[in-house]
Amino acid sequence: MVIGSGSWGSVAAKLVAFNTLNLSSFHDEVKMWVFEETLQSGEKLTDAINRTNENVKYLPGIKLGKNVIADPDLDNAVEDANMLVFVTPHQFIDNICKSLVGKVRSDAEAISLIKGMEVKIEGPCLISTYISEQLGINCSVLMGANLANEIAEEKFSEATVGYRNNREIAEQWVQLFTTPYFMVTPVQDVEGVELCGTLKNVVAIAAGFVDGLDMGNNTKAAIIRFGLREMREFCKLLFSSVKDDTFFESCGVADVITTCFGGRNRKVAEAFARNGGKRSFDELEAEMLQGQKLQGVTTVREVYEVLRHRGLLELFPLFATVHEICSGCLPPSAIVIYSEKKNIFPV
Ligand SMILES: NC(=O)c1ccc[n+]([C@@H]2O[C@H](COP(=O)([O-])OP(=O)(O)OC[C@H]3O[C@@H](n4cnc5c(N)ncnc54)[C@H](O)[C@@H]3O)[C@@H](O)[C@H]2O)c1
Ligand SMILES: O=P(O)(O)OC[C@H](O)CO
Repeated sequence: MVIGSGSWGSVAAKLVAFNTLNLSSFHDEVKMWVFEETLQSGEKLTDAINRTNENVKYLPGIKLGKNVIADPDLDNAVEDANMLVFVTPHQFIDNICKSLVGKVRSDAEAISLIKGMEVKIEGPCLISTYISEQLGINCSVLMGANLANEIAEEKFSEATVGYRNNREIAEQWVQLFTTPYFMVTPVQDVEGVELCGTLKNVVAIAAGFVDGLDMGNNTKAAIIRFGLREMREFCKLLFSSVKDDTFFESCGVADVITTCFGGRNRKVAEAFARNGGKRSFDELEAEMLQGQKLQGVTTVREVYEVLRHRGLLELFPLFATVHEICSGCLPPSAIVIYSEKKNIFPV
């Protein structure tokens, strides 16, 4: 079952539904939990999805597969499920997990497609770890260069499954998500894969600022390179086990590229910079994304907190500057001044 029904959540349900119909090792039906809302027409979103087989709000025009059943009742949706796909904006995972405690099967396996992290008083916590700890089940991750609308139209792309130590489980997830237009590779580096997916949203915001300032492609390429370098350092700071090779998988460099050119974080950050930082991200998000949620602004605040707490802000000038711009302490043009401080890590 799929927990979440935004644009990526709906595409995830479509991918999984294609495979559960075609592979005898899975049950046909895919339940998709919907955070219920009432559409302008007065109809409930869940009813509209089940009537049209489309997520008319978050992924209009795309048939999900007849075996996808939308359900607004989370407890009901998880009942008996042994494979749980978590794909909500990361700011909602806390409440969702809390309401699921004691309600999922003890032998269930989870996978998180959520790009973000939790920061608690005791330090940063990956979403997969949070799900595992709250629900007492194993949790893998799936990340990659995956703009939902392109995969919805069945344009070829790749993704990376990050797993801890059970290769068999990773293979099951690969089977469940792979289609002729979606190629999935397993990598035994859950922290590296998940942190790549999380941190690339910060780089996307920096890229959006550069676009909003009409700085051009060379500047954006420089920002991407600095961003990747800070991503790698931050990953290794939190988990020394993170592998360099992970950055060359879809979850690494490929996701940074796609998100810096085609993602929502980039798009809204461009508008923020064009407005000279005078309109807030919240306001622009509500106006431009019609209910879809940005992850990058929250993530960079969380990253900033981790670095400030450890006295390491100086070593991460791109991440620090992005947060200071987002929070109104610096103007968008500061993203360029940042480049003067760039040679922090040995190349
Ligand atoms: N959209 C993409 O292209 C894409 C691709 C890869 C990964 N992701 C990641 O997938 C995750 C989910 O993103 P998405 O694009 O599917 O969502 P979205 O931004 O398209 O939609 C927002 C979703 O949040 C739900 N919501 C609103 N308030 C809520 C609440 N209080 N509690 C629970 N849910 C609530 C809405 O109903 C909607 O389903 C994010 O972490 C995102 O970074 C997205
Ligand atoms: O639209 P964004 O910025 O949330 O990015 C979407 C995906 O994460 C790209 O892989």
